[in-house]
Formats: sequence, C-alpha cells, structure tokens
Amino acid sequence: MSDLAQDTPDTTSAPADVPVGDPTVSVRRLSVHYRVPSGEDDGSGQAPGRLRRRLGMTGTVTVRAVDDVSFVARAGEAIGVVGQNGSGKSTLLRVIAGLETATHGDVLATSTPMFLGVNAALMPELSGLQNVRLGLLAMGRTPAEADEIVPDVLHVAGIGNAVHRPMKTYSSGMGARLRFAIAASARPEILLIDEALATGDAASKERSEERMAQIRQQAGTIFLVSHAAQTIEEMCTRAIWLHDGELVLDGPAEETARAYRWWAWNVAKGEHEIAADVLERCRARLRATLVRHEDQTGRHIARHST
Ligand SMILES: Nc1ncnc2c1ncn2[C@@H]1O[C@H](COP(=O)(O)OP(=O)(O)OP(=O)(O)O)[C@@H](O)[C@H]1O
Repeated sequence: MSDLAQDTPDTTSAPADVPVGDPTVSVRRLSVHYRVPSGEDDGSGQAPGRLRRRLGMTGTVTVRAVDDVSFVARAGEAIGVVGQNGSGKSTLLRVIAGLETATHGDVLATSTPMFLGVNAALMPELSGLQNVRLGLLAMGRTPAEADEIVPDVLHVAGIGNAVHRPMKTYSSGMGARLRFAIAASARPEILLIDEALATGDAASKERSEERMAQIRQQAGTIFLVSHAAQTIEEMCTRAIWLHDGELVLDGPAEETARAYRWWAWNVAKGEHEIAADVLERCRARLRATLVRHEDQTGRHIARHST
C-alpha cells in the first residue's frame, strides 16, 4: 500500500496479468514548449498603444506543455497518464504518435504508434456500421478482411442497433466506443488512447478491458490518458502523473492513481500544503528510480531499431 495516499476502500479490479517484455517506447528528456500570446503588451514600443492593441500585437509567454520527461515503456504494459487539465497529457501522446514535434529530447519506438484521439476522424453523416467499414479499409484491410472483422468490432463497440444510425446522432460515449473498437481491431503494437474509454458504461468497459488485455498479450503496449483515477486503476498496470508538464510519479497504476486522487482531493479542499507535500514526496520517489530507467533506455531500443 502506498504511503503517498490515504487508504481508501479498494473497489477496483486490477487488469489481467501479462508478463512485461522488451522496451517498445523510449521517451528521453522530452520537452515541448509553445510560445503563446500573454494577452499583455510586450512593451517593445514599435507602434502606438491603440494601434498595437487593434493589431493584436501583444507579448508572448512560453508554456512548458511537457518538461524534461523521461521513461521507458515495455511490451505487455498498459500505461495510464493522469494529471490535471493542461498538465501535458495529450501533448505527450501526440509527440509519441509523431503528430507533434518536440522542442528538446526524443522519442524512440519499435513500431509506428496508433493514435486514438477523442476527435479521431469519422464521418458524422454515415452510420456507425459504414464508419467501421471505412475505418478498417483506411487501416489497410481488404474489403473481404473488413467484412470478416466487422462483427468483432461491433461486439467490442457494444452499441447495439445504433450502428445503423448516423454517427452524428451518437452520444460522445457511443462515438468513443466505436472509435476504440475500430482502432483496437488493428491489434497495434503501440496503441495511444486519449480519453476514449473514460465515458464507457460497465458492460462496454468490460469488453474494452478484454481487448486491451489481448493487445498486451500479443506483446503490445497501451497508453491511456484519463482524468478518472478509477479508469486508470482498472485498465492499467502502470501509470505516470504529469503536473504542469513535469513527470512527478511513475509507478504501479494503483499507487499513482491513489496519490493523484489524494492530491486532487486536497487541492479541492483548499489543503494546499498537504497537496504540495504529496507532490514533493512523489518527486522524491521518482528521482530514486529515474537513473535506472535512463540506463536501460538507449541500449534496448537501439537493439530493436537496428
Ligand atoms: N497547439 C498549442 N499551442 C499552444 N499551447 C498549447 C498547444 N497545445 C497545448 N498547449 C498548452 O500546453 C499545455 C498542455 O496541454 P495538453 O492539452 O497537453 O494538456 P492535457 O493534460 O491533455 O489537458 P486536458 O486534461 O485539459 O485535456 C496547456 O497549457 C495548453 O494550453
């Protein structure tokens, strides 16, 4: 039991046990910084005040979306990514997916990660079923293969007769289920999921857990971003916590989720000193393991990519 969190009743079930294998993704000293308008005059005096405001010539600040983050992910792991709004979770996933460029550092992966975002492109006017077929073809399946896989995808999605309705009539949870089922059918080696599962009901969550276990059993690695600590506990074996772009904890999913939940509870209650202490203790724990991670990084991944 973690000493980082107050004990709470354990109502969750841990994901199926799958042996952890070789590294699949190595994130090394990764930073992503954005220059964004500060909303204030930068004072450079190049134009009179009124004109500067009308032209939107305001100052800029640097946002450290991801700040010097390092870790190694391995085959068989389902890694949750938690953190408050704006802490860098989506940015981290987008860089791993190759959709965003790092300011510093790098990401090495043994195969191209498949990214499943909340807004993954599906056609709102078409039915769920048509979108499934389209998605499978877009992922490189032949029409005959797609026909064969469709029933399985629909089973995992679990949205019943709604598959015949246009997707624009779906609830956000139903859309998320369908996107997850399509992406997971590819059995990718590295699957990145941004919030897609957080909205599922109990039955559909069960089916996605099954599918995630299958991917992990086939030496896959899954990353799952979620605000819900319980989703992370139930679906992940390991979890990392990002706070203002900084990696503050990397450990067993249950431990990270509980520490994060305890921190969030204290912030909500205005107990800022306790919250700051939780963060500090997490950082100390992470420092103790970081050297080992970095030692393992390059050697293993280099062996895979050459
Ligand atoms: N394209 C961008 N341009 C400028 N700033 C950005 C951009 N994308 C993200 N940011 C900033 O980077 C920080 C991290 O954003 P990110 O979306 O990664 O956080 P998050 O943890 O996924 O947030 P949420 O939980 O709200 O989805 C935020 O401060 C955000 O405003």
